[in-house]
Amino acid sequence: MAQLDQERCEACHADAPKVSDDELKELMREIPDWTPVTNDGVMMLQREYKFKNFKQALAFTNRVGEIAEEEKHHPEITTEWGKVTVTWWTHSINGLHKNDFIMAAKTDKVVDA
Ligand SMILES: C[C@H](O)[C@H](O)[C@H]1CNC2=NC(N)=NC(=O)C2=N1
Repeated sequence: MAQLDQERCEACHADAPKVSDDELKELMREIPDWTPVTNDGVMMLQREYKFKNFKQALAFTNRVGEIAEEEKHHPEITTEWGKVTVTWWTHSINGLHKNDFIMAAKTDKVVDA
């Protein structure tokens, strides 16, 4: 199977399928540092990244913004001193699509880079 971080996002449509419980289990194995969270009934993927200062946190935020623009799939990002919280979900389906797992894997790659 192709590595998740090498895959590309598909265009989001309101009728696109949410990931099933079985798919969720399988996909979580590829992004073990992420946590599925539910906000107002909407399932999301969330991870906190730690940095030495605000400048590094901001640089990471901007790199995540660049991959979001490349893939036309956009996260919620909260940038603080030494910490960035990234949350992925698919607005058009109010839940998790495979795109969110692809983007979580790509986000992990950004921090390794
Ligand atoms: C037209 C445009 O590609 C869509 O509105 C995209 C933009 N980015 C998006 N990002 C996320 N996370 N979910 C979406 O449904 C979404 N839709």
